[in-house]
Amino acid sequence: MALLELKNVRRIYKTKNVTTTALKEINFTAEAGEFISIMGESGAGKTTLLNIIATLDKPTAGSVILNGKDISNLKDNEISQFRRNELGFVFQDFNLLDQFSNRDNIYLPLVLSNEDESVMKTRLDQLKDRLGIAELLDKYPYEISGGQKQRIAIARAVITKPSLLLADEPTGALDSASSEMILNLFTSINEAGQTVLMVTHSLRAASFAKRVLFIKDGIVYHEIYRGDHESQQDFMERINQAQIVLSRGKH
Ligand SMILES: Nc1ncnc2c1ncn2[C@@H]1O[C@H](COP(=O)(O)OP(=O)(O)OP(=O)(O)O)[C@@H](O)[C@H]1O
Repeated sequence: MALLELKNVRRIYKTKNVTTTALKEINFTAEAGEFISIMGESGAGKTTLLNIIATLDKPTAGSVILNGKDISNLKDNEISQFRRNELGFVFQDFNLLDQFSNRDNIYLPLVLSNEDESVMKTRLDQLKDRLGIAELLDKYPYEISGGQKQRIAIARAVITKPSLLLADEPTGALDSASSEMILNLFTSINEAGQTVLMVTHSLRAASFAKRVLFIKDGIVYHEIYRGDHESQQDFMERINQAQIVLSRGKH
């Protein structure tokens, strides 16, 4: 069984005079353990798609099945618990709370699930060296750099051991050295078995994934896989070529 399956997902936004088809008919499946990037031009519907998978938004039609459960039909009172148990989020702007220490920011989702403090501590101990955050835990978000904030946000996202890690432009606000560190972290988290779905505009970021989906005209227009022996540089060049071909097809 696939970890995630989207079937004919459609999302139409209706305002007073305008109807926008953000997603026409999205179909794809993700297996457990995959690292997938989603690319597409501005306005292609990437954030809409991620929000639907994140249960922050509902499709107009179609279904989203995660771990065998149709999440497009969850009741409101089931959604927040489901989100906390199954999903981890990393955003471009980190979304850390300045009034809490970095440690407490990381603990927050477990606190909300009433987890024992000993469990929180053990889980953080397992993560802190791998993420290079041991020295940052007693500081506050406003005392650390963007790259460091993103590492704290990643710790917060994975400490619940989510089935799926969702990232929306996680390197969008970072310089290239910090971006590289974050992308290497995603790679090692993925190699440890975590499934990752990342929206990005960056060719370099996308090339860390094993598979890239291109969204265009409201559908998954194209997808490419990294070859078993393909270098990251060659994969990046193929992503670039695919992007050029897709943008030429524009009306
Ligand atoms: N709340 C909303 N109400 C009406 N239209 C919306 C709303 N949110 C998004 N849209 C429209 O839906 C389409 C897809 O938007 P979305 O933000 O998903 O694109 P995107 O691919 O993430 O773009 P970007 O790369 O610029 O962030 C766009 O045409 C956008 O204007």
